[in-house]
Amino acid sequence: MTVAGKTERVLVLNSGSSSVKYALFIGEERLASGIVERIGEPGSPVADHEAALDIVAGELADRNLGIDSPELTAIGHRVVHGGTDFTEPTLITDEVTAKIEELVPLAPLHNPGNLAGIEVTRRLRPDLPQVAVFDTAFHSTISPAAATYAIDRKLAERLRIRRYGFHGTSHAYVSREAAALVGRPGCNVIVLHLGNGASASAVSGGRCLETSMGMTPLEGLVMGTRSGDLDPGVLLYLARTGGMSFDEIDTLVNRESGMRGLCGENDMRTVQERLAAKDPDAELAFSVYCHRLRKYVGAYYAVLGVVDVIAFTGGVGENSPLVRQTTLDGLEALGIAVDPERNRRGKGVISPDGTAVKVAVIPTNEELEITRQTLAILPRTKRP
Ligand SMILES: Nc1ncnc2c1ncn2[C@@H]1O[C@H](COP(=O)(O)OP(=O)(O)O)[C@@H](O)[C@H]1O
Ligand SMILES: CC(=O)OP(=O)(O)O
Ligand SMILES: [Mg+2]
Repeated sequence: MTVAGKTERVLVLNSGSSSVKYALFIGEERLASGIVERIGEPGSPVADHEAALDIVAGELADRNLGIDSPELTAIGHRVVHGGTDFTEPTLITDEVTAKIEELVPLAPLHNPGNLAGIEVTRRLRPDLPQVAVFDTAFHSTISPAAATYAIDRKLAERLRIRRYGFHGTSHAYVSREAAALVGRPGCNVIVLHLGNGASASAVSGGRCLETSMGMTPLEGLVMGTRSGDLDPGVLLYLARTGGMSFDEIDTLVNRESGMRGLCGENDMRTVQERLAAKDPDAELAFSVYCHRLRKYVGAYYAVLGVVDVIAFTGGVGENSPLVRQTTLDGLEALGIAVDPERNRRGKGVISPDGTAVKVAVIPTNEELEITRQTLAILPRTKRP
């Protein structure tokens, strides 16, 4: 990608709850990337996001690709919660950061880290355009029927309680790749983004119709440390009868639940090793994980009416043949099947030839998508 004959260089920062991922692109080519993990965890040498960003800046400088480089065109930031204010990539100003700050209560694990990244790079490079790309943006097209919780409407409006959805840059990128795979931009896709956080989406002709995360990134699928769907009555019971405080319940459902809560382990690789040794806790955890996922596949089949592609992505989706096989087992009557050999290879189409639904493994690339969206708004903004 060039503007005025110059190849664009974009630095992408993906600050998460406990990690910072970065990538430097020249056009669409990834020049360098890395990750700083375990921020703020006990015993970790990385105390907070500022410390993590220092490490990122150091790693880039070591490769002569420093944040101070005059060749840098822009910096793109992943921001998890954009509320209803932000449905497009947005040039960052003081007003924009103030609004992202206002949204912290809706994504307490994520937005503070995103803001820390923005503050550091704006201080270092006040001359550069910096763009926020929101996880929620791709899901802003879901209908009121899908976005509305069945609670008092006035209260919900006052407190901005509705379903927003997350991992939007991944769902956008992967659903577009899925459409390219079948050569039909108008097709219907179910995307299963299975990382540490996990979410599903139903996409028709590039428009998102449904997604499994809600007001916060806690609803939906079973995740590494998050419960996903839970009867809201459980939370009331924990407070009233279990004697737990709100903070304790928050920690329980966000950090001590999901796979970790069920079997003490949030890394799917280790869960699978324990499965092979017939560990009963790992067996239950794995079956709960795949059962929940299967329920969402069925639900989104009904939302879409016709499904052309089911796309697996994220660390688990891209690397676990066992999750893919177990989740979709026995769905031949719906036109869904997994070819064992293709599934083991785990690249591109993994369904047998001739089935109605193509099942595919499509690696996500949130950083490339953020680069594209960052560059897409630059011509409309004032450049240095
Ligand atoms: N070979 C593998 N088999 C099963 N799971 C894997 C494999 N490789 C990575 N994973 C899982 O991917 C998850 C991390 O996914 P990733 O998309 O990188 O997460 P995030 O971006 O949310 O931090 C971990 O739970 C890890 O166990
Ligand atoms: C929104 C969300 O859950 O993100 P992550 O998977 O990076 O935690
Ligand atoms: Mg991720």
